[in-house]
Formats: sequence, C-alpha cells, structure tokens
Amino acid sequence: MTTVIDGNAVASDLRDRLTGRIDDLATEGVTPTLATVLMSDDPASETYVSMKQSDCEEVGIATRDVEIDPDAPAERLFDTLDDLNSDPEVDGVLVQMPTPDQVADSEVIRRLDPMKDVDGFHPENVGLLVRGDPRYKPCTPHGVQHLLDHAGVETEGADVVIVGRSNIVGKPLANMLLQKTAGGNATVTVCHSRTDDLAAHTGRADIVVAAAGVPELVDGSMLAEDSVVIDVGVNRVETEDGSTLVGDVAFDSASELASAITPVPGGVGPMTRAMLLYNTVKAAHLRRDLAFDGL
Ligand SMILES: Nc1nc2c(c(=O)[nH]1)N[C@@H](CN(C=O)c1ccc(C(=O)N[C@@H](CCC(=O)O)C(=O)O)cc1)CN2
Repeated sequence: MTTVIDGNAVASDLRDRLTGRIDDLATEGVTPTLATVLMSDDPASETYVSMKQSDCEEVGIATRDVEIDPDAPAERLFDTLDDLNSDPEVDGVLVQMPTPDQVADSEVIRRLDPMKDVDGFHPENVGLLVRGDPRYKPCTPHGVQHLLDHAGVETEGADVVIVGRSNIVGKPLANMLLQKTAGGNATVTVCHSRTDDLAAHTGRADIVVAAAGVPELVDGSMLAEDSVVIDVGVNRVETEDGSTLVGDVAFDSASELASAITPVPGGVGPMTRAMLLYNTVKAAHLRRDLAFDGL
C-alpha cells in the first residue's frame, strides 16, 4: 500500500502553528514583514509570487509587493535591494528566481542583507548551513526534510539519492541530510545530467529526491521496492487539451513500487511556500534578538 504524502495538509498545519507565533509577536508590537521582488513576466514566477503573497496574508505576515520591469538594467534591482535592506520594517526579502539574463543571480544574492535573506541563498547563510549551524534553511530542502519527518521516514543510515545539483535544492538538501542532527545522518549521493546509469543509483536508494527539472525523468523501473519518493519538479507540459503540471517522477509507475510518494501538484510546492513563512517569522525574531526555537 503506497502512502501519498499530502503536502497541502502538512503546509496548512505548519501555517496554523506559525499563526500562533505571529500572534505572540503582535503582543510585542511586531508584525513580521516580507518583501517579494519580481523582475520577470514568466507566468509561473508570477503565480508563485502571488501565492506567497496570499499565504502571508492568511497567517498575518505583512507584505511589500515590488515589481520591476524585466527589461530594466540590473542597477534598478540592486537599488531596490539596498532600499529594502535599510528599511527597518522589512524582516525578509525574497527575489523570485530566475532573474532576467542581464542580472546575475549570484550578484543579487550577495547584495541582500544576510539577516533578511529568507531564501537562505546568501553565501553567509550557505556557509552556516554547510557547517551545521543553519540560520535560514532554503525553503524547498527544508520542506522536503519536514515532509520526510512528518511521514515518519527515518533518514539516519538511509541511502538517499538526490537527482539534481542546483543551488536552490540539490546542494543544500544534500548538506542538510548529511548533518549529525535529527532529519540528517543519511548517506547521500547527488546525481546529475552527466551521471552514468542514473537508474543504478536510484534503484538502490531508500529515498529518492527528484529535483532535476526534467518531466517524468524517474519512473517505476528505476526504483527499489518500498523506497520513498519525493518529487520536487513542477513542470508545465502541453497536452491535447491545453497544459498540465507534471513532476520529475512518473507518478503512476513510481507509485507501484514506492512505499510513500509526494504528488505534483500538492506535494513539495506548498511546503516551499510554508517554509518561506517560517523563515520570515524566524527573521522577525532574530532581527530583534527574540528567542525562536522552531515550532
Ligand atoms: N526566490 C526563490 N525563487 C525560486 C524558488 C525559491 O525557493 N526561492 N523556488 C522555485 C519555485 N518556487 C518558489 O518560488 C515554487 C515552486 C512551486 C510552488 C507551488 O506551490 N507549486 C504548486 C503548484 C502551483 C501551480 O499551480 O502552478 C504545487 O506544487 O502544488 C511554489 C513555489 C524557483 N524559484
């Protein structure tokens, strides 16, 4: 019997618990505030930002909604970040990725105040994560770790194969699963587009995390019986009737082998958004030297 891990339900539970923390902050006269910065006309990016804005509204996080013409020079974005960095009311700043070609992602990330970097992408925050002392865990890997915990999946000693080596998901997740902490202690292999015989790796894994951005790259023939499958991909593909979302996992065939699997949509995506709320609430505490022990 395969368990389908319901990311919407887990994210909703997390939002409920965060609301309690936000109410506590209100008694101190603090309203956590997130600035979202969108410099893109990609419909998926627009959707993600508007979902993040409405999640904030639901839990009581105030928002600033900054939109920059995608054809503007990079300096326009950098000036905006400088303003948000120095604005005392803003706790967290999120620049929706990807940015346009004339703007180097690496420069954007460095320009952010690391205390307001609720994506956890700034080199200072990456360094803290790798050393095992995370300030802000990047939202998608944090969501994956939380889903595994919620589903009762033991990572200690587990053979985990991550397919994808991005800075947003694959690399930070590998580091988090390696840490000597709860939700870590795994043996981690990171596969990518140049990996020989991908199926040989995924086929021996206890846990497979597919985060390559390739629709239905991993199917049931590539999995061990009773493995746990986490699908990070959100790919919009054309169909005869229009378009649909598919993950990096071929859900039907993978479900026949997996003991537990996340769907797309409704798996990791909602958790990515919930963890952004978590980091914003954490930022509101850290910036005021208030204790934050998690949820
Ligand atoms: N600054 C950032 N940019 C990007 C990140 C990120 O973590 N920070 N990650 C990805 C995209 N992403 C976050 O922005 C993201 C992806 C998917 C979802 C989501 O909720 N997906 C839903 C389906 C949504 C739909 O209907 O299209 C789901 O899977 O159920 C949220 C956020 C790249 N950029």
